[in-house]
Amino acid sequence: MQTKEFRILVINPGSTSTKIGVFDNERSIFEKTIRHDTDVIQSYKSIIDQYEFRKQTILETLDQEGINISKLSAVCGRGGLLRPIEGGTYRVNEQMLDDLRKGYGGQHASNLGGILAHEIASALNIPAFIVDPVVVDELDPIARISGFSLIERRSIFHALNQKAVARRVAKELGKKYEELNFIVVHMGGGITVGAHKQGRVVDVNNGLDGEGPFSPERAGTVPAGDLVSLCFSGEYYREEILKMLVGQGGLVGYLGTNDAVKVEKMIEAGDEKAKLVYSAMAYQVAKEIGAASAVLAGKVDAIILTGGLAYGKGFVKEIADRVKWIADVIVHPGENELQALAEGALRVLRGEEKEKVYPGNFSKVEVLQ
Ligand SMILES: Nc1ncnc2c1ncn2[C@@H]1O[C@H](COP(=O)(O)OP(=O)(O)O)[C@@H](O)[C@H]1O
Ligand SMILES: CCCC(=O)OP(=O)(O)O
Repeated sequence: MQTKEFRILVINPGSTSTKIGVFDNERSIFEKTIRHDTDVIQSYKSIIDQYEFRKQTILETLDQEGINISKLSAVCGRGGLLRPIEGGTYRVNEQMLDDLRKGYGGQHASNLGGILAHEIASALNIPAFIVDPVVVDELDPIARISGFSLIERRSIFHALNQKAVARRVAKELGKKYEELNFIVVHMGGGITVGAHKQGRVVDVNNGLDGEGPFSPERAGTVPAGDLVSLCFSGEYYREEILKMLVGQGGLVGYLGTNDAVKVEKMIEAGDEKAKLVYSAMAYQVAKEIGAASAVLAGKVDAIILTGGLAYGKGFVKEIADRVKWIADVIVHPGENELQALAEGALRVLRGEEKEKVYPGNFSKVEVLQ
């Protein structure tokens, strides 16, 4: 029997680019990273104001490629800073659109994913979905306790790619994702280290503006008392401090670039500071992996390294040398987010999985008074 063919448009808005793809079932027939001029992006007051510009750019690109959007079965976008929800494929609804427009959990380009998917899909009378947004929250209650009763730990991470890569590795191992324990490390602009316990990410660092290893452009965890002193030194505005933590933290703060390839060239040219800082980033990633292995009580089937930094052989070796005693280290460089979006939509279109309704009956344990 011939399987039904679904054509899906997927949209992944990033801070400097919009990645789009068209898939016939699992097969990619077109993918493009549309790079946006920094001046153009910065000319908009807020993320949401970029909506019309990004939509037109997507539609023009599809038109230039000769892709007839009337043949689409669904549109699927990367989900943004919504209310905390469990992983899965969600149908875009009014409540979700409202939260994305407001930036319920903050501002990140991924907030545009669901909105763009909805606008394009509704004109064609087809469904719009998001899959595994950055706010997927499957934290165990114990992981929410920060140690400071006014602040609760939050789950903000590369859920889409972490879950997609974990599913892929499980398949390679001939098992189901839900049968295995993994530590998945996404190393891109931000770095997140997730403890995946039988299909649930029970602990992970907030990779956006919270904690964890420093990354190409984010500071990660910093000494709290010193940060408080800096905030009240009278030298900086709030926005300046936030920018130094996210965007201008990490490699950017120390070395003036978020490009690890450039850092490797600096090291090759004998730059000792670059060598120390790059090694420190690997060291902090390894420490976070060690912490995740304790979360999983040492029962770790594999450590998976993914994201752009996983292309750096020396960087990967430094991490692996420190953690390979815990479990095998499997490297899947880059990210597969477009494919993951298409597969998430397909699972629902084929009836293999039920679409979830936002915000669902998410019941995290409140630890705040
Ligand atoms: N071949 C490579 N070797 C080392 N680092 C790389 C390589 N390719 C990309 N990177 C680095 O990966 C980082 C970006 O990762 P990526 O996953 O594309 O980020 P994001 O999607 O979060 O913007 C950058 O620091 C980039 O320099
Ligand atoms: C950690 C939330 C998602 C995120 O930071 O994505 P980027 O690294 O692509 O900015």
